[in-house]
Amino acid sequence: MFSIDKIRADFPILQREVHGKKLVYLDNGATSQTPQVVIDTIVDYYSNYNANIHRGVHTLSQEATDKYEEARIKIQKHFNAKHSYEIILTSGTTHGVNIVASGFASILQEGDEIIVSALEHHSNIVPWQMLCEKTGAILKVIPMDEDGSLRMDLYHELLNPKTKLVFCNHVSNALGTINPIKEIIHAAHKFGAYVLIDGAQAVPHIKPDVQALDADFYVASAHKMCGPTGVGMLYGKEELLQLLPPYQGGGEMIETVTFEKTTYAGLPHKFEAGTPNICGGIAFGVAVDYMNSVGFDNIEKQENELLSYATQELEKIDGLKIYGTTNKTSVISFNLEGIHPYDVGAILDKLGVAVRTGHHCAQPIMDFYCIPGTVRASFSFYNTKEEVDVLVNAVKKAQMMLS
Ligand SMILES: Cc1ncc(COP(=O)(O)O)c(CNc2co[nH]c2=O)c1O
Repeated sequence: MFSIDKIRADFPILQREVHGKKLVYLDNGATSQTPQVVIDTIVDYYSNYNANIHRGVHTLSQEATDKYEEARIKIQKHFNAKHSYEIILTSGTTHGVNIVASGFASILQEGDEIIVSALEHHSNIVPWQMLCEKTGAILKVIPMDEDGSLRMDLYHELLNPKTKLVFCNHVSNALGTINPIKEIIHAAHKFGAYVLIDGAQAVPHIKPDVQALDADFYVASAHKMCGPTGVGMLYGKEELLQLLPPYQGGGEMIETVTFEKTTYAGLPHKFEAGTPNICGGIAFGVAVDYMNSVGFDNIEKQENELLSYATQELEKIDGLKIYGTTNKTSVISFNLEGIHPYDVGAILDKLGVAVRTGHHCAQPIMDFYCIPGTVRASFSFYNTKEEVDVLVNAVKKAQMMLS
């Protein structure tokens, strides 16, 4: 049974006040909050079994190794990967994208084509631009539409035998748009192109099944789904991860090292050079358990109720424009006519409401709408309708003060 009071009691930070006002945290698209069970896991690790992993002969190292590899299996099962070694633990989404982009630098040829969507976060644009500069590959863009959806008709026209890679986010961080990634993947595979899906904004709301999607690569960050910062995952089909060269050289990623030649470790350690974020990985596994204990059906129901209520109430405000009105997760990007989003965000902060303002590392989207940025309210399952009312009243107050 979903009890919002019980859920909110899991998050100590939600008791906070800012500027003497009760915190209303609506910046979940930037990072989600952390439940007590994840906090306790971090304290427990550093209090009781902090040790380096994989090669220690002593008890603490074995305990830490077991917990770390258990977390990998939890993540594998959550995303329904066929093998645990198809889950590379990274420092986050950006790291995962760069592992794949760097790997294809030795594979792409001049004139090959890469397709990205107009809705991407900079971390799923810049690495591919860097890859094109290195290889002479050509970057193509799936245009977006006024409602924040992708022009799928034009996507199908862009695909051709030269298309080698397609990159798209599962959910847009700036607008909340849920992209038709199954169609995107299926169409790309018809031309033999590989697809990387950026799941950073999907994983708080959706439980992706990478085998059902037939995604070649899928990346996400733990801090978007109640986990700690500095840890994330890259899923890759075994045969593709085998194809890519290591991303970084160092300890952990080797079999044997001589000055004449080094042989590399197998999966997943080939891509996990150096001491990993051991505690973060273990806590990521606990966050996965927590999200599943809440239940993604409950999460979807609660967040959709908040989204429709907030949309209904915000739309009553004259001079307020919402960007992104297509099928989306619980994100509302908006502006008040004649008022800079930063100024709105600053006033909301003074009133206890935490939102994000600016281009959200998605400048091409802002260019499309010819705006400097937006105010983005992003809701999570632990937010309430009462908090939506506080947001709406704060927006009205900001409009009055700034007009
Ligand atoms: C779609 C998307 N991709 C990649 C990233 C990068 O994730 P990281 O590697 O964990 O930093 C983000 C972070 N998005 C945001 C971070 O702050 N506000 C945001 O909207 C994102 O929303």
